Amino acid sequence: MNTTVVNKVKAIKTLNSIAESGLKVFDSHYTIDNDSENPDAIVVRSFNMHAMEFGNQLKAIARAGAGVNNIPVDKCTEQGIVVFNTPGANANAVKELVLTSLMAASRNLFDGVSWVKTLEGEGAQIPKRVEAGKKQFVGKEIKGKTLGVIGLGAIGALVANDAIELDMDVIGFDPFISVDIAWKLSRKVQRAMTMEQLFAESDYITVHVPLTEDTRGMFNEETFSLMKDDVYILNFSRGELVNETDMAAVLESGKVGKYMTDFPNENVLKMKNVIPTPHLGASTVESEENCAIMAARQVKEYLETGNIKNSVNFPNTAIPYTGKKRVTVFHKNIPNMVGKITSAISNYHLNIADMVNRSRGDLAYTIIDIDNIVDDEITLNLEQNINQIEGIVTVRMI
Ligand SMILES: NC(=O)c1ccc[n+]([C@@H]2O[C@H](COP(=O)([O-])OP(=O)(O)OC[C@H]3O[C@@H](n4cnc5c(N)ncnc54)[C@H](O)[C@@H]3O)[C@@H](O)[C@H]2O)c1
Ligand SMILES: O=C(O)[C@H](O)COP(=O)(O)O
Repeated sequence: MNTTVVNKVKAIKTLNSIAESGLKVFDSHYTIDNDSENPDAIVVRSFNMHAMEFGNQLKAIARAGAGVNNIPVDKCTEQGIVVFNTPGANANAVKELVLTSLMAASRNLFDGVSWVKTLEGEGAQIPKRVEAGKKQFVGKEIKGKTLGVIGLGAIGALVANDAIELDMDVIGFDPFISVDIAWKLSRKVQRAMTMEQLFAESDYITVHVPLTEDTRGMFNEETFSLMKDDVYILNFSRGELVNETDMAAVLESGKVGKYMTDFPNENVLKMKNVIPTPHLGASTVESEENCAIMAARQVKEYLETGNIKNSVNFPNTAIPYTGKKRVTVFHKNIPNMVGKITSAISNYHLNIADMVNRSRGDLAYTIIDIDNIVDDEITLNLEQNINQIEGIVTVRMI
């Protein structure tokens, strides 16, 4: 490990409450400084970062969670800031809440509990009132019903597999499903060839896709019209996946029987038959710890070695730190960049011990380990020389 790196205390800023076990990953070479104007890295949950300006020291943002729609990812990419998330770290927590909500809504549990509480003060009459009143809350069983799962990623796949265990028929739609997830998915999960097919066949629909320009408003007047009457919809992904005006209308007409959403707002709370939860999907002790530890480890690894794991905007790139000095370079994905960087290094008669280059879209990332001891003056000069090459975004000497 390079000494100049570990000797400089790095500032980590948090924008939400981050589990202590995650913050402990940052050892004495780091300081958690939430007042810092120019931190080395930021750890965040749902805080909306779109209006933020970033200091010139900022190298990484880690989302302790899945969704990154609260982070200006394109702006970060332009500025050479790596954005990480923690894939799968909160998936079990969300799955458990989805299945809880599915069953609780089917059995009218929320309405039933609220009604029973209104009986307080009726003393000995309560048991009689309960027996007479329970008919208002007759529910339906999920066994044998069809659950449509849109998005078979970390969360959707867990929901699909467990719903099979609960004796539901499950149909899934995900045109971009990963090979890893496909291996883990129960063979009983049927594949919908189109979203329209899933809409037509499902008694319950649960959505587990990221919010992007492609998925925004995917639940709308047109798609509702393809669904069965009295379908129940669960949205533990993002509120903006649903057109709220259209949802209010189909809840009013009864086309949609119930809408369970983790993303309440003024419009949502006015809807009939809505079951709003306060963005609780990832809020378990276990999930908060998983996400915080994973986020912190990824940031630490990146700051100390330049290795990138689980980035949403840069290519995943990692090699063991084998040399005596490491050069990491973000650059445009154009011909001869690696050649120009290695020539700059060989101009100082330095020998390359190992290197890796990965690209993602228009950008690429190169890590080069140098086999020689490089003094501070050469380090600075080499950094400046590489920075002057056309197409370079950022350079770090570690
Ligand atoms: N309520 C909460 O607290 C909570 C917690 C975690 C995640 N989330 C939300 O859930 C989303 C999913 O989380 P995840 O961990 O499963 O993410 P993931 O990346 O593992 O899975 C997302 C899946 O959606 C698929 N997909 C993308 N576009 C699609 C489309 N148009 N149609 C069908 N499938 C599509 C992808 O191929 C991927 O398999 C997150 O992006 C986040 O917005 C909410
Ligand atoms: O995308 C996510 O991971 C969830 O929405 C969780 O958000 P939270 O970390 O703010 O609970």
